[in-house]
Amino acid sequence: MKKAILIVQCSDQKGIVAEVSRFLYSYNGNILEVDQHVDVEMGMFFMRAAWELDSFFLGKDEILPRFEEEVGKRFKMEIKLHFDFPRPRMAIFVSKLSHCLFDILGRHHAGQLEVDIPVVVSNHSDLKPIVEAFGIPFFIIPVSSSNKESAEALQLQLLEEHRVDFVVLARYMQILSGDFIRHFPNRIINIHHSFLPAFVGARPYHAAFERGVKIIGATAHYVTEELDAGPIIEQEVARVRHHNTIAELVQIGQDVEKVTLSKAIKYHLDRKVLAFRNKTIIFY
Ligand SMILES: Nc1nc2c(c(=O)[nH]1)N[C@@H](CN(C=O)c1ccc(C(=O)N[C@@H](CCC(=O)O)C(=O)O)cc1)CN2
Repeated sequence: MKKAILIVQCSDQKGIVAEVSRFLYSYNGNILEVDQHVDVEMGMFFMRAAWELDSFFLGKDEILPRFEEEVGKRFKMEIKLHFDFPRPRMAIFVSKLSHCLFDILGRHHAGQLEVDIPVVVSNHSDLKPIVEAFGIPFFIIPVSSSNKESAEALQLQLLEEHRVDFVVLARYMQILSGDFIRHFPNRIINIHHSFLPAFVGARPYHAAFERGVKIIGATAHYVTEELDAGPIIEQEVARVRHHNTIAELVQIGQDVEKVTLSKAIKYHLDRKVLAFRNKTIIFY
């Protein structure tokens, strides 16, 4: 079944849900999913609706202009319209750690992620055998402080050639430039191995161990120019004890990273994430 997904935001006012529903019903739309949120403090309304396309009276290209004309203009809406076909194309960036990569590839192999993975990009060769065993092209682009601009140019060229829709940083340990990020606004997902905003930057497990925390966590977020400061998509935590070694903290934490990242990817693929003023609304 083919599905359309509408995400709107506007100033909060009465009648929005009714008018969106009326629009879809008037063109024979069968609503499959609907969720909304009102930020009372900001006076903002947010809504996501998904409906069957098969029997819908409007063609793909007619929906947005017709909705804009009949509903959007009246409420001064910001409108995003998506479809669940063709399958999105996701690139994975890795460095040397394999746990998140293995988890994504395993879930993908098991059919849990409705996405195509045309390419994996790395600044090291370590994970090439793993990726190629899954039949996915692996490109090595070494990155250093002196070649970052040219390396990113090559990365962007690869992503364009492979028609990539979004990028997942699966423990990719290079800071991306603002120019790179501007090619994929709110379309680069990073997994940070701490419960942000605690322990930003490199080596958060070691910082947490030194601090003697009782809970560690992981945070999946959209990447912005400021390090580990982008809109948070998902977070998970796990308890640790005084007797845990740093190696045990890392092992416990890496399991949390995998679950957190895969949930964030799923929300993104389902078009259930709306980033707004550096926070996110995760629709059900
Ligand atoms: N612009 C952004 N780039 C990246 C982000 C981000 O939020 N904004 N997240 C990181 C991931 N990360 C922590 O989760 C992280 C990665 C790398 C570093 C870092 O200091 N890298 C050094 C090089 C280290 C090395 O060569 O091994 C650097 O890039 O100079 C800190 C945090 C991914 N990118």
